[in-house]
This record gives sequence, C-alpha cells and structure tokens, in this order.
Amino acid sequence: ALELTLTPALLLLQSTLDQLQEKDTAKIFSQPVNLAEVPDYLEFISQPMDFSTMRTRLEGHAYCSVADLEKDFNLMISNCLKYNSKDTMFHKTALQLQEVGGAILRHAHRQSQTIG
Ligand SMILES: CCOC(=O)c1ccc2c(c1)NC(=O)[C@@H](C)N2
Repeated sequence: ALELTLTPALLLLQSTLDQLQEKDTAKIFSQPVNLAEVPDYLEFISQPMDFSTMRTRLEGHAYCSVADLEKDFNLMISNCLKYNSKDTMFHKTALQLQEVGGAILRHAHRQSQTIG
C-alpha cells in the first residue's frame, strides 16, 4: 500500500535516526524531559527536543534533508549541555553522543549525495 512505501530519502533519514538513537544506551534522550520531575527546565531551555519528537517530525515529513534532522539532533544535545552542569552523567553522556552522532551524520550526508 502507498503509505508503506518509503522513498529512499525517507529511508535514509529513518535509518540515520535509528543509528543515532541506538547510541543513546542510557535512553536519556528517548522522551521529552519530564517537566514534573524537572520543574525549572523551561526557565533555561526554550525549545526542548528528544528522539520521540524527532521521530514524529520525521514521519510527518517535517525533515526534507539530513541537515534538518541534524539541526534537531544538535538542539537536543545543546539543551542537555546547557541545562546539566559539566560534572553530571547527563552532560558527559551528551558530549559522547555528540561525538559519535557527528560521525553517523557525516556518513548520512555522503549517502544522501549519492541517492539525490
Ligand atoms: C525521572 C527523572 O528524570 C529526569 O530527571 C530526567 C530524565 C531524562 C533527562 C533529564 C532528566 N535531563 C536531561 O537533560 C535529558 C537529557 N534527559
């Protein structure tokens, strides 16, 4: 059926998001930060981002390119680096994900150039 047909471009975005999320082994980025648990979060972070929101956007065709996906990934990481101080697990985990995610995104950019 048509709705199950994924264009190569959409498949690449979905695969890239899956690879990024796989690296979040502690699953601290799976869902939006729980504002009941972290009541002051929005005093510091104007645009929360997480992998579930990114997946909804992807499936809603909000991403036209790898760059669009990368923009929300970088927002999610920078939110975490801003809110959580350097000595926290959250901050250290975000730095690691930023590094490994960068390599995944660079590879996705190269692939998108070949599939057009
Ligand atoms: C149930 C309590 O969960 C949290 O306090 C919490 C859970 C997940 C979090 C987070 C806080 N903070 C963050 O910056 C993002 C990366 N993840």
